[in-house]
Amino acid sequence: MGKLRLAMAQIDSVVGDLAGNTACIIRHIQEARSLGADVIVFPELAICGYPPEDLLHKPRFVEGNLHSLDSVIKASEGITVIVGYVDSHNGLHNSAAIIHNASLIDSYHKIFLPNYGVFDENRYFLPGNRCPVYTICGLRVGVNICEDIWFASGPSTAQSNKGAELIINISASPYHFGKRNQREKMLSDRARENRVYIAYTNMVGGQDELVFDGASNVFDYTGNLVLRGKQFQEDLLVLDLDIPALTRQGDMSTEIPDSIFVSASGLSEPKLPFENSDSVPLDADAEVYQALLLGTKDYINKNGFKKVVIGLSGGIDSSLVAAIATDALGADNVVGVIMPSRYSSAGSISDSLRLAENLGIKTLQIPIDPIFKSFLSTLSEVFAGTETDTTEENIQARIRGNLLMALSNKFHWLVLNTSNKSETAIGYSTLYGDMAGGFAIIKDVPKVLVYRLAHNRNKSAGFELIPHNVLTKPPSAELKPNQLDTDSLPPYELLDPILEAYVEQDKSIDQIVALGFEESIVKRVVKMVDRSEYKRRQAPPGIKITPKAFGRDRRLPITNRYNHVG
Ligand SMILES: Nc1ncnc2c1ncn2[C@@H]1O[C@H](COP(=O)(O)OP(=O)(O)OC[C@H]2O[C@@H]([n+]3cccc(C(=O)O)c3)[C@H](O)[C@@H]2O)[C@@H](O)[C@H]1O
Ligand SMILES: Nc1ncnc2c1ncn2[C@@H]1O[C@H](COP(=O)(O)OP(=O)(O)OP(=O)(O)O)[C@@H](O)[C@H]1O
Ligand SMILES: NC(=O)CC[C@H](N)C(=O)O
Repeated sequence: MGKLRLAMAQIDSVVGDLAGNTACIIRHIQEARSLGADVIVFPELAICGYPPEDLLHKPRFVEGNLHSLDSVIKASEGITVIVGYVDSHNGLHNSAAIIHNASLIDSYHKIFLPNYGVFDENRYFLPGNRCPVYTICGLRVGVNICEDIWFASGPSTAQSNKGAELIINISASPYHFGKRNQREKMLSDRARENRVYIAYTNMVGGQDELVFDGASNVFDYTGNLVLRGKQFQEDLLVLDLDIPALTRQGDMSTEIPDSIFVSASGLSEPKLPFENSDSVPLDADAEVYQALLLGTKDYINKNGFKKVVIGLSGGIDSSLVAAIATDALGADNVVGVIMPSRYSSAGSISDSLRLAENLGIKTLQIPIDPIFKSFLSTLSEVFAGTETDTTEENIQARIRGNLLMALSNKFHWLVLNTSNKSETAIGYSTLYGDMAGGFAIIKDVPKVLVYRLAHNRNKSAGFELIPHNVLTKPPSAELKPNQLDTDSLPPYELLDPILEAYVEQDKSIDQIVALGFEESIVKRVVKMVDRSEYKRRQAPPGIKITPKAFGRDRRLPITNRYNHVG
């Protein structure tokens, strides 16, 4: 007997980067071996990245992932490795390879395939139907994959009923507001119900709309948290488990059904103590901010960009986007463009300049009035006899979008879009104008939370990094004289909870009214949301931070005669 030293590698696998992910996995195996680990665990689909989506329809991609698995197997001498990959025997399976001493011992197939929200695993995978228990270093171990552990009477229970003392779950569990708490509560329940240790290894990193937050963890059989990994960063956790103390049934010679022998004992060298990272979790808003940083950094870097460009209006949205981009990429990689028009307030320029100075980012000033004049005169004959309306407002937003895209084309700067969730919900933005851009980093952040994040950022800076004026001026598109957002919209404090009820909780108008909101306002908001589906389909992708984000999470028909407003 003795101790099993378990290493949990919370890595950032890049979707499709089979060679890079394999190299990263092998590097971690070598490190774990040098630390005396008996077992090292990697996240779900660590070899190909998660979610690989329709890459899985390409046979060459699946074969490549199997070749990568071979390289991992060869690199696994003297250690047990548990790693996520795609198995292609008898159809595609989301799988965990159980490798020992350079041999593939078994392949566990994920049984519960998530097929809701952002997940559509039924599109690609067949479910598994086996729940074996492995004997590793004399310890009985159940292995399962992400969604498998979310069910009270799922594979974890089957495995502990067969005598498992430790459940190793490999995950790619994306972040949203409150998810870590929900996940840890579930894992604690699962450990306590089954009187089993749980070691949960999560993916970390940004992948398009998703951010995997890491925060891998270990729970003991009473449901107490033993260890938590870093949030929003790669980490290697190392833990010594005392086998005799864990052996609930004592007699390890008892034959159990569906049991697969992996190893009798671990490495025999003496093991130096290992210092794991601090496990204090971030508070809820700080988690959101870190998710936005990581989502931004990874989208920009993984897509081969270095610099970003942002239209700075002196408003709260563009200011927060600039702050996040600067924190994520460094001041040298962020350019702010100030594009005043005849309707811009004086503060629009001075507040933007102050913000840029505080952040240390470069600015360009490109007044748009000459172009706006030219547009108006070009269209004057065609528009003769018509009233001035949103057409002229939108022309200004489109001039700005055009200029930002010109800078993007010329200098290879990615345009960061600044739309928040509230305006994305109701379509309060101009198609091909301020909706332009490559990535919309606060697309899933409701306006009230935009303010909170900005205040928090100032608090952590210890000064008004985002200038006071920006935080206190009433929101305005500044596209016509004296325009305020509240001319067209309910105040955000009222709008945001209605949107949350309608968009995220799918409540009906009656149910929202019953929450205490005025019926006419609720109906107006619902109508605006329904009518702007076409805009959202054309909007850039952005980072999911709420339980239900626009995009993969919420799919509604554009052509839609269902009328629940009238
Ligand atoms: N179902 C459908 N499928 C496809 N396309 C559809 C469509 N319905 C309309 N359209 C098209 O969309 C056009 C209307 O959309 P769009 O051109 O965007 O214009 P629209 O939505 O009419 O106006 C934009 C609104 O956003 C406000 N805004 C703009 C910019 C910034 C801010 C801010 O505060 O940040 C606010 C602005 O004040 C105005 O109220 C129609 O002319 C039509 O071509
Ligand atoms: N004068 C301007 N100079 C540069 N960019 C601008 C200007 N006006 C608008 N934009 C761009 O268009 C986006 C949308 O404008 P909008 O006024 O809604 O945003 P905001 O000023 O950041 O926030 P708020 O809605 O709180 O005013 C801005 O975030 C900015 O990227
Ligand atoms: N990859 C998965 O199976 C993820 C599903 C799971 N419920 C989660 O988000 O954590």
